[in-house]
Amino acid sequence: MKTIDVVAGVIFNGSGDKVLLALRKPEQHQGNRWEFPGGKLEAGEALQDGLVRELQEEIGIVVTQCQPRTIIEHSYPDKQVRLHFWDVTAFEGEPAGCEGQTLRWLALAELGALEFPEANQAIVNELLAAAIK
Ligand SMILES: Nc1nc2c([nH]c(=O)n2[C@@H]2O[C@H](COP(=O)(O)OP(=O)(O)OP(=O)(O)O)[C@@H](O)[C@H]2O)c(=O)[nH]1
Ligand SMILES: [Mg+2]
Repeated sequence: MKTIDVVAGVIFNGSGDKVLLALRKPEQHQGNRWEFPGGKLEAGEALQDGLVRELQEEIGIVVTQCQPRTIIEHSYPDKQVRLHFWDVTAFEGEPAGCEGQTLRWLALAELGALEFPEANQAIVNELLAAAIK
């Protein structure tokens, strides 16, 4: 199976204690679960360019500061993904669900109560651990 490269943003608020999540539509892959906004990298596209493009398209923000956080590879029964997670620590504009998706700012400590795609378990645990420091 071909691995799909995906780039997604862990978007922090100004004080760094909340992140912005989007609810995947029921009909999407891993539907009705919370995701870090992002999407598929285009052929030949640099990771940072893909991140900036996806966050502009999906939530209407312009990323002004970001750093790579972690890469997670995961095999779902129907597809294989390589998720490139980037921290987004500054952006311009007010986030909006440009594709009709629900957005929510959640405190790091609240992430444990939500349903995420299976592949996100390690990154969610990492963010939860950061919440109790
Ligand atoms: N954006 C995003 N995708 C994730 C996460 N975790 C995870 O397993 N995925 C998977 O990675 C893939 C990303 O695809 P996507 O649906 O966001 O892609 P896209 O925005 O380009 O959408 P499109 O294919 O509808 O145009 C999906 O298979 C999704 O289930 C996550 O935290 N954020
Ligand atoms: Mg997407």
